[in-house]
Amino acid sequence: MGSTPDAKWKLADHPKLPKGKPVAVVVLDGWGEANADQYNCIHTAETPTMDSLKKGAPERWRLVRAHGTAVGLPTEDDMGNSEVGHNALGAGRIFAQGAKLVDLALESGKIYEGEGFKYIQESFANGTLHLIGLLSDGGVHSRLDQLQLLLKGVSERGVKRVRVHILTDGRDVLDGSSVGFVETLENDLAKLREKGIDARIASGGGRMHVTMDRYENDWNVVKRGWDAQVLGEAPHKFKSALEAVKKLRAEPKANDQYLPPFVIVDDNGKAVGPIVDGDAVVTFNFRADRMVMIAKSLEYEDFDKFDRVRFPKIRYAGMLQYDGELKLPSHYLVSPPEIDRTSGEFLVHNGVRTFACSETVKFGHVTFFWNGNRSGYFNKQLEEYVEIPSDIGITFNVQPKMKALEIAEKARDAILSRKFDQIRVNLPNGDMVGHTGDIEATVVACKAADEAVKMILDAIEQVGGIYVVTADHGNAEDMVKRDKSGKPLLDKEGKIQILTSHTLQPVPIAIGGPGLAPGVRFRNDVPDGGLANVAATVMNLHGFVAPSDYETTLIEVVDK
Ligand SMILES: O=C(O)[C@H](O)COP(=O)(O)O
Ligand SMILES: [Mn+2]
Ligand SMILES: [Mn+2]
Repeated sequence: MGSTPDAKWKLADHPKLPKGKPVAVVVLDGWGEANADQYNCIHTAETPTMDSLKKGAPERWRLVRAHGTAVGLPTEDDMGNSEVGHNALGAGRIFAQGAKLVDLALESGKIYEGEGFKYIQESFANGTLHLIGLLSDGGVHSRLDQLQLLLKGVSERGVKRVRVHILTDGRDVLDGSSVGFVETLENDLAKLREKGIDARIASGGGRMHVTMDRYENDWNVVKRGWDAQVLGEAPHKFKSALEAVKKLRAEPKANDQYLPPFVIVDDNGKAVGPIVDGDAVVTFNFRADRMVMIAKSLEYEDFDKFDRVRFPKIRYAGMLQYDGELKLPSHYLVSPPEIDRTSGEFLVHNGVRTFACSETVKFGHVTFFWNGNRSGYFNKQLEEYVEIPSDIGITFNVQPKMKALEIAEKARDAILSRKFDQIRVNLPNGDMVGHTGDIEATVVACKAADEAVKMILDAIEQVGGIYVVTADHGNAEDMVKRDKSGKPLLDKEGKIQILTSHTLQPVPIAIGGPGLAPGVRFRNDVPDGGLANVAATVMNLHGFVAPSDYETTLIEVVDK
């Protein structure tokens, strides 16, 4: 391990645990613990490796909380998600997250007093305010009630013309729910029109096909959004958004997540809300990952990711600042959580050589989110982040193995190279395939993730290292919407209602490997432990004591 850190970063030595053991930290995305039935794909799938880890309970396997207040979300009804999960895993503390911060800012009215709001307000007299974001009550990227409050707020503060550019969900909420959300929004906008505000939905499209790509996986997604939102051009034109969503959903195999882009046109066929010079734009999602690309396209003068055709002079603000390192966007309505002093930063300053890897769709989870929504390295000499290109233009049920094997191979090679002290990966399968609602494919996905874990654990075995296997939130363990008693709910046609979203379930954490000191076991006095307790645990396994403000470690060392 490297040179002496300066005082601010120096971690105390753990009194009992040694340094220098390679530690593999494996995050299974969307891998919760739930009762066993046919809608639990993890149960159905062959997962011998994960099953064998469970046998280590309670000393080396346990459950941790991954939803609600344990990860900084407003209520216990909020399911976990990758952003808050990886933030908690990496930062070791619970921060009030975007959803909560926006709630507070709206409730207190502070949102209207900040620099970001004053900036966009300058466009209210002569321009249009465009609101772009995910239309649902999923609470993962955005929330409908926040949009409604924002609409009310701007209507009381001088806005004359509003255009909403909607992205339909079906991923954090039930497929088909888009119709109801559009109806609600249309009612709200009609009320604003009664008050003399020219308010309309101007364009739309499914979130996975339009605008909300992440980690630069496929810029075409953002371009389709740009064409509809900014240029007012799309393959589908409708007189109303409700008609658009209903008609497009009626196409074979259509679903909310992948609706094609559409624009709303007037009686002359002219788009009702392209974005033009002098307008203001707010992206109203609070979550960062799927807003960074659109933020770049709206803000950067210098831009070569696709041909924007026009680059209107607008006043643009994000609901939050999405990237703390890039300071993107430069204007925002609510300050993001200040997730500082993350475990990654501490460990690197204490000489821990770090390798992180996933495929594109989850790459930022073990880098950007892990490091507190901060892009880039802390110390290039000590860190290597490897991104395996994801397949593009497919739904992952057609390729459920995704790049699990490739990620595991990279991790294995990194472990065997002995060049790294921490080897951190995210295995996306359970989550990305779980979101498609395809049960059969999700079973294949879970098996592939389990095989990847095995490859990593085998490498750890060879080098005498330690492993920590956990997850960021549930998904694949429950694929059906249930009533309060846990019984699957049926739709009007008597078919089960597939759950494409995450869950409220706890997730497993397992520790082990030949490098684990014999007396290490999970404490039994942290029964409510959550993802934020993992950072201190990992720091201990690297031979350090975590900073005192971190959530407590999950492990203890007993004499053997
Ligand atoms: O963005 C997504 O894909 C979903 O809304 C949430 O999934 P994630 O939190 O696992 O990324
Ligand atoms: Mn996730
Ligand atoms: Mn997910």
